[in-house]
Amino acid sequence: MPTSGEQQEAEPNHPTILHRDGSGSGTDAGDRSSPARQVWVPGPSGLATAACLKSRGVPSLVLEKDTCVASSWRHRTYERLRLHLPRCFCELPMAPFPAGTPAYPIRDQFVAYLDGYARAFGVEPRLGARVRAAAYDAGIGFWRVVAVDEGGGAAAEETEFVSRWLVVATGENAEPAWPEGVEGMEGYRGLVMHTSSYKNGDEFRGKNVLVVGCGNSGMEVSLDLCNNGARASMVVRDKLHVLPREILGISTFGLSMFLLRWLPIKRVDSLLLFFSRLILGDTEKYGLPRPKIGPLQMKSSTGKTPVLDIGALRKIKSGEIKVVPAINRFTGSNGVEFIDGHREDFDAVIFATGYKSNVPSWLKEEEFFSHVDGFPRKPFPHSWRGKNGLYAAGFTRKGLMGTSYDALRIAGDIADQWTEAFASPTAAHRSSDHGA
Ligand SMILES: Cc1cc2nc3c(=O)[nH]c(=O)nc-3n(C[C@H](O)[C@H](O)[C@H](O)COP(=O)(O)OP(=O)(O)OC[C@H]3O[C@@H](n4cnc5c(N)ncnc54)[C@H](O)[C@@H]3O)c2cc1C
Ligand SMILES: NC(=O)C1=CN([C@@H]2O[C@H](COP(=O)(O)OP(=O)(O)OC[C@H]3O[C@@H](n4cnc5c(N)ncnc54)[C@H](OP(=O)(O)O)[C@@H]3O)[C@@H](O)[C@H]2O)C=CC1
Ligand SMILES: O=C(O)C(=O)Cc1c[nH]c2ccccc12
Repeated sequence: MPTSGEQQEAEPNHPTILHRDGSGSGTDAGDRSSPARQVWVPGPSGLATAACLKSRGVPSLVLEKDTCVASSWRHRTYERLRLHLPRCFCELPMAPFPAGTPAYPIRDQFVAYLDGYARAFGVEPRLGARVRAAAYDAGIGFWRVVAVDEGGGAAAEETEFVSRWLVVATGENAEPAWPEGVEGMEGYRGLVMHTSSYKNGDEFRGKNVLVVGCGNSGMEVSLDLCNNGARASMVVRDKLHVLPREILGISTFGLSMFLLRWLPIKRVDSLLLFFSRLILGDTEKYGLPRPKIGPLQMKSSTGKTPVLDIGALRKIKSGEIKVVPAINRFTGSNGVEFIDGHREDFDAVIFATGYKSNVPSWLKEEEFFSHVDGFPRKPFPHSWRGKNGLYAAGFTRKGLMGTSYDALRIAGDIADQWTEAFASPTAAHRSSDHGA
């Protein structure tokens, strides 16, 4: 490894790497006539993009802040999680799930699939490299990406990567979202956690637990708590769509995709709601009123994912999961007061309040990515490509299917530029300077 403050020799299959110490004494890439030309990427979206690039003959470097691939799935999901879409909608490009994988893979199977994917395509991310900043340097026409090496050493070293293309694949769910400014929360003495840290119900057995939020995480964690002997109350502060995971033996998601080929989204929504009512009954009766706008229209216009029910609704109907309204304030050391005035003590509060993108915290660019929500400003199918070699993989609000779409398009687009660049005599000359 190069020492701090020194410039590393450009390697063949890597972007130009400039090391610098914490004081920021980075070397100036402008001094080099380097044609540094690769991409930077990290989870399923980063792996898929890197694999697609490789299959097109384009090398890349993947930066990952954690110490393993698929870290969101390994570390920020609960033990009994299953994919809620059938496996055919969760496959990454060029790699079907192994034979024998169930229709809805469990978490460990998905993690093993991602590990195998990285191995099969030879994607070896630089682990423990947290991107702190990235900005386009118009003077040299390259992206400068600064990563903190979080290898555990006392003094964190910074490395600057210079690359022609930058693929942002840090995910729609990069950071837990917590509600702000809830009165009295600082005085609460029970256990407080976010669903991203929830592993199983062991520590909650016999406890009174408040789950705040009723998306797929809130529903599934409430169900898991219930199945493990805890008493769960779930905050529902707004209208929501709950759909059965399957309709007439077909996955609701698969059926929706099929119907959307023939029918407008409004008609598909009407059909979904018709079948949901038949299968689940009137959810409003159980404190879960439906929005006026249909589930797929809602997903496409706001990004809000409908709940695909895997059993929580039955527990809500039976009263084992109690539906409660929004929190007004925390009171005393364990109390919570709700907006309807009722008050109750809880041993623990689990926030199932969703996630947010972390892009605004490190990407110095505001034309393509919004600094408000950290998503590309333009929705799918225009969310994958920005200017100056900037790309976004996995920001379509369409789950892993969106990831595959992005990875293929991005790799195709970069591969075309790559081929063009290296087909020209000047580029070939420059590339031989750097051993490519
Ligand atoms: C609980 C849960 C279940 C889901 N189930 C499904 C499902 O069944 N089907 C489906 O299609 N979709 C599902 N999704 C949605 C989505 O497909 C997944 O979140 C998927 O993991 C997204 O992949 P990603 O690579 O875009 O993001 P992530 O998996 O979050 O990967 C992003 C990676 O970037 C790293 N990173 C972040 N910031 C930095 C930084 N600054 N520097 C370096 N590295 C960084 C992270 O450590 C992480 O490893 C689910 C989401 C959640 C939260
Ligand atoms: N098995 C699987 O595959 C699973 C998949 N997922 C996926 O992971 C992603 C994230 O899901 P999830 O973690 O549920 O996040 P979501 O963003 O989907 O849901 C967050 C929930 O929290 C509520 N909320 C937010 N702030 C507050 C507040 N201050 N008070 C009360 N309620 C609040 C929201 O309500 P409101 O609508 O009123 O804002 C919403 O119900 C989704 O795409 C989901 O589909 C999640 C779990 C399991
Ligand atoms: O799990 C997710 O968050 C997804 O984004 C998958 C998904 C995309 N579109 C949907 C419509 C209904 C249910 C899940 C999804």
